[in-house]
Amino acid sequence: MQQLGILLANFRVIDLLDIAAVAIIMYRFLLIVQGTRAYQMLFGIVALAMLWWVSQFYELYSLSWILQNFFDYLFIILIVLFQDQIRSALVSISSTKIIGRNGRSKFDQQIEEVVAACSALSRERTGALIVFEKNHGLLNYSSSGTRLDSRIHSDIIYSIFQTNSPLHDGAIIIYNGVIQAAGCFLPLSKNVEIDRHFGTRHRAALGITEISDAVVVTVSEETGRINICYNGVFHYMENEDLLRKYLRKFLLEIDRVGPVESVGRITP
Ligand SMILES: Nc1ncnc2c1ncn2[C@@H]1O[C@H](COP(=O)(O)OP(=O)(O)OP(=O)(O)O)[C@@H](O)[C@H]1O
Repeated sequence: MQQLGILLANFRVIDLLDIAAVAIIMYRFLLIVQGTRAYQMLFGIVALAMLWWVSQFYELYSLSWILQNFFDYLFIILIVLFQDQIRSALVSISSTKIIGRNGRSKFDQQIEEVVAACSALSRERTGALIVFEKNHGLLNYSSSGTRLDSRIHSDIIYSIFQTNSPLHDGAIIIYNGVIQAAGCFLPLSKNVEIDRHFGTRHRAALGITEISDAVVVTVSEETGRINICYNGVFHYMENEDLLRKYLRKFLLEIDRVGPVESVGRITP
């Protein structure tokens, strides 16, 4: 109690700012690593830390010595393990949230290309799965496909999903204004409440939006229907205009659209 009093007496406003800065950095880092392999590595490190604590408590000298040495170099180990995430975090600091006029028109351009591609694919009943990565890193999923680093153009997206294309199976992942990869394998939703008419394409769309903040567009091969899946909910896009508006809503977080038919509200 006395210690708490001393702590409070010495507490300065600058300390509050210090704590807030660390909290923001930690939060941004967790957002970026969530849904990636790095997240599992983070759990691994926490498990090792617990083991270290146990080894100290029960005086297991050898184990404790090994783990002590491991944790002495933790800072360097973290940089090596999370280099991709640290890189994306640094990039996202420079391009953070303040999406100005330029950023918006760039996004609008991407949206127009995706809308045009989806409309053509829908007319021809060609299936498609398009993922827009947002804050949650999807590196482990884009690395499951073929790396493209290609500009976003409706013709390119259209060609990828043609059944005779070697990349048509799986999803394309768009991030940072480029098609990062095609033919990516996404995690399937394990939710048993999903409409049983939904096949694996839609389950994959649902799966990725349950574990990340990605915005996913699906074109059904069977019906030609276009849906947007976001936060584990499908929204039926009846026409191009709605698709455009909803992509703007979820990607730019501009809310100028009214309610739309949600297909199968699924909460993880
Ligand atoms: N885990 C996955 N990750 C990415 N894409 C997948 C995954 N599973 C299936 N797909 C894609 O979905 C296609 C199969 O779709 P399927 O017909 O099973 O699903 P669906 O939801 O009924 O879609 P559709 O209405 O287009 O038929 C595969 O050819 C593949 O391109």
